[in-house]
Amino acid sequence: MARPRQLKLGAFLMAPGHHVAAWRHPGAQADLGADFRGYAAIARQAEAAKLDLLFVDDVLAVKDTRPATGKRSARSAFFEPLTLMAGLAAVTERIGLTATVSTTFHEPYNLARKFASLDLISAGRAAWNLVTSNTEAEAQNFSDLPHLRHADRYQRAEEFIDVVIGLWNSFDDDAFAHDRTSGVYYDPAKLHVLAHRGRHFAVRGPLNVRRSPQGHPVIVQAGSSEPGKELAARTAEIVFTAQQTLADAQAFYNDLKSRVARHGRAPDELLVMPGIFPVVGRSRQEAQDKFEALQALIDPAVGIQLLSDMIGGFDLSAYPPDGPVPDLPETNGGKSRQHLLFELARRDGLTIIELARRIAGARGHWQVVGTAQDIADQIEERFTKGGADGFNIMPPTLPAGLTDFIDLVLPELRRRGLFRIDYEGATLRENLGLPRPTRRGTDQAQAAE
Ligand SMILES: Cc1cc2nc3c(=O)[nH]c(=O)nc-3n(C[C@H](O)[C@H](O)[C@H](O)COP(=O)(O)O)c2cc1C
Repeated sequence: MARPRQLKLGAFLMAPGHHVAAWRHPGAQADLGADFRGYAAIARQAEAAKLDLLFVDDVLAVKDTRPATGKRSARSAFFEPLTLMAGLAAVTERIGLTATVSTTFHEPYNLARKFASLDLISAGRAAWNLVTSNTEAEAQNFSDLPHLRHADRYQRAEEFIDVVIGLWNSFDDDAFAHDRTSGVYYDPAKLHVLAHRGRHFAVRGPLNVRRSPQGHPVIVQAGSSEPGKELAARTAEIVFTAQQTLADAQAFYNDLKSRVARHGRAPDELLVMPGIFPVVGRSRQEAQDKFEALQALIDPAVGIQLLSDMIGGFDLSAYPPDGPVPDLPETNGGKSRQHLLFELARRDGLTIIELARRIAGARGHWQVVGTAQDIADQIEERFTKGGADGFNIMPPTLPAGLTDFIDLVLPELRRRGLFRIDYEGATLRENLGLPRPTRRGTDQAQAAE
């Protein structure tokens, strides 16, 4: 019998909370970015709540790229995602482990190997959020060349992911015999040489890591530009996205599902999980008070610094904060978020400091402040009206903001039959309802020597 369609929910862990001033709030652990035990406690809490996955983002640089009066948000230093997820694999059993790694600053072979290892270590719970990286600050940590152009980054990523999937398919699932009698450890006919030669990479293979119980890691993408959506439609199984309104969410959802079909894939092979920044109270007033308490902690210079980074790396501190958001050229950064922020400023006639305060928590994602019923109502509407297959929860503070969602909103979603009581399976794919991939990608007929 088909499973009832239920929400897929991830916990987007940005230490010590998504709000730019979270670290100054008593509900946040200010040094979480350097405390594995703090992350482990949060991971176990999320797993006990039966959430689908944990997700950590990544930028290959100190995120606050401009010192602002010596005050910073807490995004200056944080764990490398794959390393963190390998540690969390050892303290959890069922929750998915999603790490962000950039195709622009890695090579396919070692990235395929690390994720395949995480997938085996976690018994089939790994997921890779593929990004191409948006900032010059990152490019400067790898060479003195300028950052690749946006279109070139995605062209490289298209080839990169095909090589990684081809490498993940090096050994067939039943390649290993471990036959002590005959002395045959694995069947060489079930080991495949990739022999990839392309514009960006020449990778012979095979990969020296086996497939996992879920085949290979789940592929996640968060692009929203034309090349970003095409890459996602061809290869991704989860897409993260920032959508302000139900109409925007429906348009993005329909666009992506139609693109998936054009790539010969079934629409339910790709789950659309927009971000939600929930501020939950036992009353609307309590929720509003919680939000205002966070907003009151925003240092204007830090808020404008975050906006500068999000709007494409322009230094808005050079403009009057009470003045309009200036017309700025399209940058080589992420296209869709810059566009979303300009639209928001124009639509609501926001000054620089007003826009900075507006995005200080959710950074352009969907922000909902209210009771558990209010938030569940809005989640249910987007889920049932074709705006999402699930959501990436962005707790304002960690751990308190996640605790609020788990203790207050999840029971309301379960009461409505919208979220699981227990995990359906052992692997991330089983719990997401995604097919276990058979071997695909380029491979050579002959076995490896
Ligand atoms: C939920 C979410 C998480 C993201 N995490 C990262 C990240 O960790 N690192 C990164 O470089 N970009 C991240 N991005 C940015 C995307 O990779 C992408 O660059 C951005 O959405 C703009 O789309 P475009 O690249 O197609 O222009 C994230 C985007 C979203 C919506």
